[in-house]
Amino acid sequence: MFASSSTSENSNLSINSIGKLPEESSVLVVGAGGIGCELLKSLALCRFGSIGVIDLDTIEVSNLNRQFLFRREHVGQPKASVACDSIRRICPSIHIEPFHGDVLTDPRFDMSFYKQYDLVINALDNVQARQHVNRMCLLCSKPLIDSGSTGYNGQATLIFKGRTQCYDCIEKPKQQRTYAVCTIRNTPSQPIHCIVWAKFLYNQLFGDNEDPNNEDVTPDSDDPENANNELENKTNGHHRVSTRDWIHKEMEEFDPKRIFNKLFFDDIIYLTSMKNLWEKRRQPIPIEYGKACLVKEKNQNGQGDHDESTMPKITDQRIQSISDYVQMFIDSVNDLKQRSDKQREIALTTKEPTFLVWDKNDDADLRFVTASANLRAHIFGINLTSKFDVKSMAGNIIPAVATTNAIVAGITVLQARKILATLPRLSHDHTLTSINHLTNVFISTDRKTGGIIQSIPLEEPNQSCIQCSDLEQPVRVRINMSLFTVSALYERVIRNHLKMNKPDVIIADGSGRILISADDDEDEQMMLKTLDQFKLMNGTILLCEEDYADDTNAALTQNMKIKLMLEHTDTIKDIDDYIIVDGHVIGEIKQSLKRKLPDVDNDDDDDDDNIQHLDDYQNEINIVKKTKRLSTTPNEHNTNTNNNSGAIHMLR
Ligand SMILES: Nc1ncnc2c1ncn2[C@@H]1O[C@H](COP(=O)(O)OP(=O)(O)OP(=O)(O)O)[C@@H](O)[C@H]1O
Ligand SMILES: [Zn+2]
Repeated sequence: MFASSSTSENSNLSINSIGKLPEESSVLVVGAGGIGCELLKSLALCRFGSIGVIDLDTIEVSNLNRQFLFRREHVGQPKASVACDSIRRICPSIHIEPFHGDVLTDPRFDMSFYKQYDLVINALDNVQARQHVNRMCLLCSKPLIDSGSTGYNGQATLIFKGRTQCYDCIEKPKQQRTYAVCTIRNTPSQPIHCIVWAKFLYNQLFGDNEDPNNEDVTPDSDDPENANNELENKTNGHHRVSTRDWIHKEMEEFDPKRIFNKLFFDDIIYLTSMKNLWEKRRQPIPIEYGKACLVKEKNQNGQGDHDESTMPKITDQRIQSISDYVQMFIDSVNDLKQRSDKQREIALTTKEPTFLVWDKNDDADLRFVTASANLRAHIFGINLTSKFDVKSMAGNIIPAVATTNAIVAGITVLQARKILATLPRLSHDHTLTSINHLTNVFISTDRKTGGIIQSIPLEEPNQSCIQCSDLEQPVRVRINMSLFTVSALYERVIRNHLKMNKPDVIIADGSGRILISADDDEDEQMMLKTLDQFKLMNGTILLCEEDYADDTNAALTQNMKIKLMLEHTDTIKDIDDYIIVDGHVIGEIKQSLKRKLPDVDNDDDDDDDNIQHLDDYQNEINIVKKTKRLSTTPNEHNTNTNNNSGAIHMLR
C-alpha cells in the first residue's frame, strides 16, 4: 500500500511469524474522536485482543457526522464508554475497557498504567496531550504511534525511545497566528482582527482576568502611530477607562446596554481623537445602543454578504442585520453573566475555576463573539462574518475530513501490526528487535513531494531535544500539586534535596515557559502559589539547569542539569510532604560536589553519603560527566525535623 523506500523492507515483514499476534496484544488508544472511532473499529476488526480507550470528553451533536460509533441518543455521554459499547456490538469477544478522564491530569494514568500495554496510539487533537503521552511512553519505553489529520493531510509516525525522533524532537510551528496589539485594539482592518478582539473581550468580562495573555481591549493610547498627539482635551470628556477596571465596578449593577455603550460608543470616540491613526484610514463611526437597534441593514457601508451564490444557506451561515447583532450581544451577555455567577458559586465548594473558558462549541460563547466582532466590524467598515465562519476562524479550525481520518486510521493499524511483529512473542521483554523495515507514513495532497501516501524513513533522536538528549530517567517527585507551592519545590526539592544552588527551572513542555529564573529576584507572591495554579500537571517535566561560576573559588563552580518529573497524588495531605520515587541526577560537575554553596541551607546534609566525592578526580581539569543515583532505600531519608518538616520518602 505504501510507496516503500526499499524492497528489503517488505521481506522483513515476514518476521510477523515470530512477532506478537494482534490477538495476543494490548493497545492503548488515547482519544476517541474522529480518528479514534475509525481506529477502534479497525483494531477490533483486525482482532486486536485487548484495547484501552482514554477520552476526556462527552459526545456532542457536532461529532455525529464523522464519529460513527456515536448516535444522537448518546449526546452528553462519555465518548470512551459509548465507543467501547459500540465496538463490543461489532466484536462481542473483544476485551475493551473505557477510561473517561484527562490523560494529562488523571492520576490513574501513571507509569504502571502505560506499562500494561504493548503499544500506545495517539488519536488526539492537541499538542499538549500528545507531548504528555510522548513523554510517558519514553519513560516507560513503550512504542508510540502518533496519528493525526488536518483537512486532507495526515500522518502516522512512530516513536521508539532512543531509536527514533520523539514528538518533541522537532519544534512545532506556532499554530496560532499573532496580530499586533495596536491592530487589535485600535486599527482593525479584517474580520479576524475583530474576532480576536471579541475573544479578549470575553475573557475580560467573564474569563480568567489574571491570565497575562488576556490583552486589554481598551484603546491603546501608546500606539506609536499616534505619537505627539495630545489626547485628553480632544475627547469631549470621553476619557479612556480600562475595560478590565471598569467592568469590575460595573458587574455589581450589571447592565448590558451600558457595556454596549462603553465598548461601541465611548471607546470609539476616544479612538477617533487619536487623529494620526485616521489620516490614511477610514475613521470608525461610534454607535449608541438606541440607534444601533434600528439599523436593519447588514453593514454601514452597504457591505455584507458578498456571496452571490444561489445555494440555500443554513441560518448560521447567513449574515444578519446590525439590529440582530445588537440583540444577540445583549442576550448572550445576559446568558453569560448568569453562567458566570453560577460558576463562582460552584467554585466556592469545588476545585472548578471561578471564571468561564471560551469554547467554540458553546452556543452562548459563540453568539457573544459573533455579535461583538460584527458590531466592531460595522463600526470600522469591515465586512461582517457569519456565525458559522466565526466558529471556524475563532476556533482556528481546519475542517475535519472523514475520509482522511479513515485513511489515517487504516495506516495506523498497519503500523501497529508492523510494530507488534518486532516485539518478541511470549515474552515480557518489550525490547523491539529490528526496526529497519518501519517508516513514518504521511498523507499529503502536495503532489510535489511524491505520492499521496508517502513512506519516510525513521530519523535518529535529536540530541538537542530535552526528552532525548540523555536517556537517563528523570528524578520523579510525587507531590500533591494542589498543595505543594513553587517555593516548597524550589527550597525543599531542588535546593535542599538535589543540592542545586540557584538554577533556572524551565517547564519542558515545548512552550519555553520559565517557572523560576536564576537571574531574577524571586517574586514572593508567585512563589507561594501552588503548582497546579501554574497549570503544571501530573507528568510535567521540569528542567533544572545551573551554570554557577564562582570567580574566587573554582571548587564552588558547578554546571548541572537535572530533569525533574512531577507526579501528582491526592493521598499526600500535608502541604510540605513530597516523595522522591527514584531517579538519577545527571550533571556535568566540575570538581567537588560536596561543598557549601552560598545561599544554600545545608543543615540537612542527610544526602552526603550518597554524594559521590569527586576528590579522586581533583587533577582532572576537564568537566567530568557523572551520574549519581539517589538512595533507593525506603525511608532512609525520612527527615521530619522542625526546620525541615517535609517528609521525604525514597521509593523505587
Ligand atoms: N487531554 C486529553 N485527555 C483525553 N482525551 C483527550 C485529551 N485531549 C483531547 N482528547 C480527545 O481527543 C479526541 C480528538 O478527536 P477529534 O480531533 O475528532 O476532536 P473532537 O473534539 O472530537 O472534534 P472537534 O474538535 O472537531 O469538535 C477528542 O475526543 C478529545 O476529547
Ligand atoms: Zn526527542
